[in-house]
Amino acid sequence: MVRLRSASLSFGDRVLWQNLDLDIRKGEFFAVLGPNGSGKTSLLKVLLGLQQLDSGTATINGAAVRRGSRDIGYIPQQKSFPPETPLRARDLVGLGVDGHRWGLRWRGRDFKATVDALLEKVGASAYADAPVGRLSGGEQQRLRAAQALATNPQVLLCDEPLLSLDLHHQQAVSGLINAQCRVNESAVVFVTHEINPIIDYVDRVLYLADGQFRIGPPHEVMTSEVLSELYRSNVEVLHSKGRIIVVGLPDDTTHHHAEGH
Ligand SMILES: Nc1ncnc2c1ncn2[C@@H]1O[C@H](COP(=O)(O)OP(=O)(O)OP(=O)(O)O)[C@@H](O)[C@H]1O
Repeated sequence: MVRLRSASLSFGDRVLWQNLDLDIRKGEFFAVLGPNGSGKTSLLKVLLGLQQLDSGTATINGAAVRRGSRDIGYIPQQKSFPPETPLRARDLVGLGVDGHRWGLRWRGRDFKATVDALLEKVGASAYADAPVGRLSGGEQQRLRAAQALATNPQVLLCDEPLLSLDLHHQQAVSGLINAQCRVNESAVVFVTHEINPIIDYVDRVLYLADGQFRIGPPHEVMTSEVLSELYRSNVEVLHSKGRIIVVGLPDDTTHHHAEGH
């Protein structure tokens, strides 16, 4: 479904990753972890056709990545809507449902029912008619998740989708993304600083740090040995009640495993 071959990306003399080979299959929940600036968002941008690789190839369903593909759903990293944005919460979700239909608009009872069901799934029914610019960061984020899911995408790219959500809504949104993966067999690429809220869902992890990377199931990648090698420093990974706690990360990495829920 998603394929990278010998993919490399650098900015100036900063190498984000090089010779990255990756296949993400249909129905796979794939997490991308790493400290600030390690290239997680840049990887999503490559898949969105918004960032060119320095070398190598990126394909989705066998075709070169391109902008504006309807096969891809995207939950962007959180940015607030300006207060005066002239959209209600339900309009934003509705754009996901019919944003691709030019001209004739399908806006009957089915449309409303679809939007209402999505709003309900992310716990946004109570503010369905509120202007989006007046909503809190977490409330806006839940709408973005609903909008991306509305398209039933074959590939769902999520950039820190749980940021600023309370625990209850983290569970609701991560559960919905997992359902999209398992029931509709979307390939999910989930960028996060914190693996614990999705630890039960993740099939494989790509861990990026300092121009290096490792790919594998969480129990193979999230180990003291692998992370110490990636960070070139003594890092310890502890397991407690099904959670992973990383201690001893270098001071210059702003990483939050130890603060997980
Ligand atoms: N278009 C660009 N031109 C120059 N540098 C860039 C560009 N895009 C990204 N970078 C740099 O590449 C590095 C990786 O950025 P990226 O946003 O991919 O990191 P990230 O892993 O998503 O970080 P964070 O956890 O902070 O979101 C950063 O140092 C960033 O400044």
